Amino acid sequence: MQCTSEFLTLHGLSLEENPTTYRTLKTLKHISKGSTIITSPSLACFPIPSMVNIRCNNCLEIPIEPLKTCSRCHKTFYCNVKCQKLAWSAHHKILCPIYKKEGNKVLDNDYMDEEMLRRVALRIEKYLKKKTYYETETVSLTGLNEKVNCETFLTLMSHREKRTPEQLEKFKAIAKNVFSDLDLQNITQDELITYLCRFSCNNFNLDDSQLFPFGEGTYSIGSLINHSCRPNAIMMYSIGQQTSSGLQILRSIENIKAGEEITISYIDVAMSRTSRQKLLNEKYFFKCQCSRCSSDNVSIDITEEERKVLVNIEQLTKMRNNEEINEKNIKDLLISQMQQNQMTNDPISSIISNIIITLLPHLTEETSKSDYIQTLEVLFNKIHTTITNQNFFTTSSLSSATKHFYDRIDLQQWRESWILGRYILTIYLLIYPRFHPIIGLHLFSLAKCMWNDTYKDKDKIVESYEIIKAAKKTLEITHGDGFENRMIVTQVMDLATNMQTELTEIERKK
Ligand SMILES: C[S@@+](CC[C@H](N)C(=O)[O-])C[C@H]1O[C@@H](n2cnc3c(N)ncnc32)[C@H](O)[C@@H]1O
Repeated sequence: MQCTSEFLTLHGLSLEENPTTYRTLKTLKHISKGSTIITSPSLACFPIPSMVNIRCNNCLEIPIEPLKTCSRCHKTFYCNVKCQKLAWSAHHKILCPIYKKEGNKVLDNDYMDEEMLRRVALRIEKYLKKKTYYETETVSLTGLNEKVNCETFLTLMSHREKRTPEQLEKFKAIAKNVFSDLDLQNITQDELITYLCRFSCNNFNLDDSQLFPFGEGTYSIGSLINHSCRPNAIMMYSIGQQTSSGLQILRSIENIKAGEEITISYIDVAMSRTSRQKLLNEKYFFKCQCSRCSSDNVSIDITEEERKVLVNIEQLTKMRNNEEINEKNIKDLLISQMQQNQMTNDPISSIISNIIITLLPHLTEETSKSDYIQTLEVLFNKIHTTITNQNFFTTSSLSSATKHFYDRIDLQQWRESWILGRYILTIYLLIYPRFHPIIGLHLFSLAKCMWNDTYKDKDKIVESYEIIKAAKKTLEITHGDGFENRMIVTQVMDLATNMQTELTEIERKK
């Protein structure tokens, strides 16, 4: 663990032992929101089954030219000869005959485990063979060298002793296969079982800049970060030959004080407390005691206002048997009100407008966390006092509203899409952390819908400009690093400039 600690210190981070979490990653210096805290290359990463013939097996990029397949096994695809050569020397030379022998194997979860095990085992084996050479290497600030990457992996938690006999049997079978396929001299078959246990509670799903999953990766440094349902950081990815394949980027979404722990969320924070706790216990073997999970418990070290807000967020994420707001009528309710021109008098519509108008300045301006919490508290009070059907603002209607939103976009029905989009935005703003990629991306889509609506009135033009400004600020924080991510920020900036020009023109004509 010594080289891991040395490497982290070089980045202003410290790994401390902790009786509950085993280890805790803290920052030694103040980190402003929207900073890249650390970047690290994977130990192994590759496309998920649905992306195997869409993304390059080496750099994970979607190339402009069609992918080229390996002429021997016909199982792996590359964007060019350079990527093919890199993959060949890293692992494909050994794996190619195995793929050939396997024939048409089903690409399922077990396959993903097996593939990850082969690649990680080959990498660790190579490292262990040359360990004496690596011993002399100093830990560098610029790159996560092989020693830190491999040594850190060997210290990761596996929770092997807590696994069910069925799961261990499955892992045993995979380890047996991999051990017989690879000529390993420095890793035992039993150690391979521990590797598989590590994967299941440490590995990452890689999402693209639009948050669509495309790959899976083993990241030793990223695996040192603990979970919170109200996290202060997120993981983003940068792919392509110019970076190392599947570079993981840890970004801060809050200002983090020196000495504070850095946390990410392992799961979708829009899930109910019961679902979150079940998932965290089953996959990661712990009971979450973050500020959200303990919000009913007054002893936790948060302000009274914050506690009230967290209790409210919990209520909104509780799964409810939502008879009134079901699949069909969420769309009907919102759109028919609009068509009958009742929007302005309706309490739900006015709350939607109120939430958007009140919270957007907290995204675009440098307001403090306590100001933001106070605003949220006022909004929750308003919802409780003015709306009889509070179910309207829970996550239970979110998936059907989102489906209708994208259906309307496909049909280019811009007015209907922005009505649904504004409703979805209110729920996101109430539930997700203030600067979250899902909020940034949704603000961008919503601004485009509003802008495309040719019959929009002046108020909507002004509102769409406020929304694009909030999208820009949020995405600069979440998507500020990595080529693909930065491309989204540039698109948002272009739209914001166009909007500003048109607004100036409207003002001039007045
Ligand atoms: C990806 S690892 C995180 C780093 C880990 N603490 C370590 O020292 O290697 C995930 C494991 O860390 C522990 N963990 C993560 N977040 C936790 C939390 N909020 N409370 C308690 N344990 C946590 C759990 O044992 C979980 O299976």
